[in-house]
Amino acid sequence: MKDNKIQIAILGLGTVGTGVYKVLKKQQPEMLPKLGVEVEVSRVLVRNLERAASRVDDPSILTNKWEDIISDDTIDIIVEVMGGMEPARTYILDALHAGKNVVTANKDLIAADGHALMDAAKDANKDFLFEAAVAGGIPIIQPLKQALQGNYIEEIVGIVNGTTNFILTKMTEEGMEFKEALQLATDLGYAEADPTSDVEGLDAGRKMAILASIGFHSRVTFKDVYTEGITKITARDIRYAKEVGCRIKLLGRARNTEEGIEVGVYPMLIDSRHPLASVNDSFNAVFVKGDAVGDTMFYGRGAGELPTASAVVGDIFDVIKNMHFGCTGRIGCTCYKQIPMKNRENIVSKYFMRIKVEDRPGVLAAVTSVFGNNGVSIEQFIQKRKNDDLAEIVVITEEVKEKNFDDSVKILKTMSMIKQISAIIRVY
Ligand SMILES: NC(=O)C1=CN([C@@H]2O[C@H](COP(=O)(O)OP(=O)(O)OC[C@H]3O[C@@H](n4cnc5c(N)ncnc54)[C@H](OP(=O)(O)O)[C@@H]3O)[C@@H](O)[C@H]2O)C=CC1
Ligand SMILES: N[C@@H](CC=O)C(=O)O
Ligand code: NA
Repeated sequence: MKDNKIQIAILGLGTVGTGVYKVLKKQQPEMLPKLGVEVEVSRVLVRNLERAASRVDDPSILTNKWEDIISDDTIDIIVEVMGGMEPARTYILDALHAGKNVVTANKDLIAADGHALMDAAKDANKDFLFEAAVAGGIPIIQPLKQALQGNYIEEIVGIVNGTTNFILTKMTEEGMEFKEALQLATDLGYAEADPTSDVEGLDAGRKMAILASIGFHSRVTFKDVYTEGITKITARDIRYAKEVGCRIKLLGRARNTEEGIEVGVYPMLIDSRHPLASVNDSFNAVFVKGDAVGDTMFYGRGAGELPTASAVVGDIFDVIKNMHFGCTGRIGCTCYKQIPMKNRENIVSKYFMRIKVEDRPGVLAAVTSVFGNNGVSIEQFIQKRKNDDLAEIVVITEEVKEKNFDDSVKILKTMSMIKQISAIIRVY
């Protein structure tokens, strides 16, 4: 505190940092009546002072030295929005040890090491909040920890990456090329510093690890999550999905089953009538199924400057209220169980598959018998087109164990009549 004002330092002034600065400035007239105290951004850590100068009213608050912030006893709250593992992790731990509260949007760090950071916050009796780390502006972490705590959560499924949802929307609605859509998402500030984490499903995987940990009260880290991205999805897959009444979405799915927890991120066909199918652009949505509440859905902007800042500033205000009532550290780690992860071979999914086969009698029967012999039941078998003595067939299975499906695919790949397996996509 300085001059009776809460002092905030922001680490990083990129998309989110700039948004936080703007939202705090716009909220200035509300601070005193809302929080009972005035709030000031007194320091901003950047790498390049010159580049950041035009983004703040008073460039003298900028510094490129962490020392200037960590040694300043007047700073109450550190807002980490630089991203990445280091030095973010060290700075957060230093800040907590120095008795400062921390708010972050850093899912990479939390999905890998959240437990250690929450323990450090508990030991220091300080707040460590991260609502922006999952699904940007959508309130989902707080609702899971608070309003839904009277439930056993059975399943969490959602679209939790804005960049890939934006890309898939542009490819589906406007026939845009993948690369062009990714560039647009990057220009709009949705993508990560390295967009590979978006398009390969890693960012969504990190968010699902965080949601599963909170929802199921058992620690799930990113390495427990199976991830597939959207780079192999083609315009033809999207068109065929439409023909069977579906859309393709990158879905994160976490289930707490009797055989353990399963968490995965996959592009999936989803029935066009399902509410998640009409979540477009950078919007995210998270479905949470609780034993008492039933189905709930949280919807909003999952990425971008102001939506993400909305979540960060919400956390900052919570910290300030906690400070005011002397109850800092009220919400910490909620993982009090140790549930094993489910063996992947026992995970059950439904599949869509495109195969190019020789166009001659007996081929379809041979394909069907491979599936049959491996315990895979077929829901739909569609012959698409013929050319150059090849036929394309689309297979949609019933729900089957992944191992049974994988075994069938291994055998199909060895058969000379199968010329190409063009796509394998799960169906929600
Ligand atoms: N963008 C979004 O929509 C969302 C992002 N997030 C998360 O928020 C965080 C920030 O993301 P975003 O704002 O998009 O990222 P940006 O790349 O736009 O901004 C990061 C900022 O941090 C600065 N920075 C990085 N490392 C250091 C360092 N060592 N010292 C000082 N400054 C540093 C960068 O400086 P410089 O420019 O000089 O490199 C840059 O200004 C990430 O954890 C991200 O995953 C969460 C939800 C949504
Ligand atoms: N890159 C992320 C940003 C928010 O977490 C996304 O696209 O969702
Ligand atoms: Na959020």
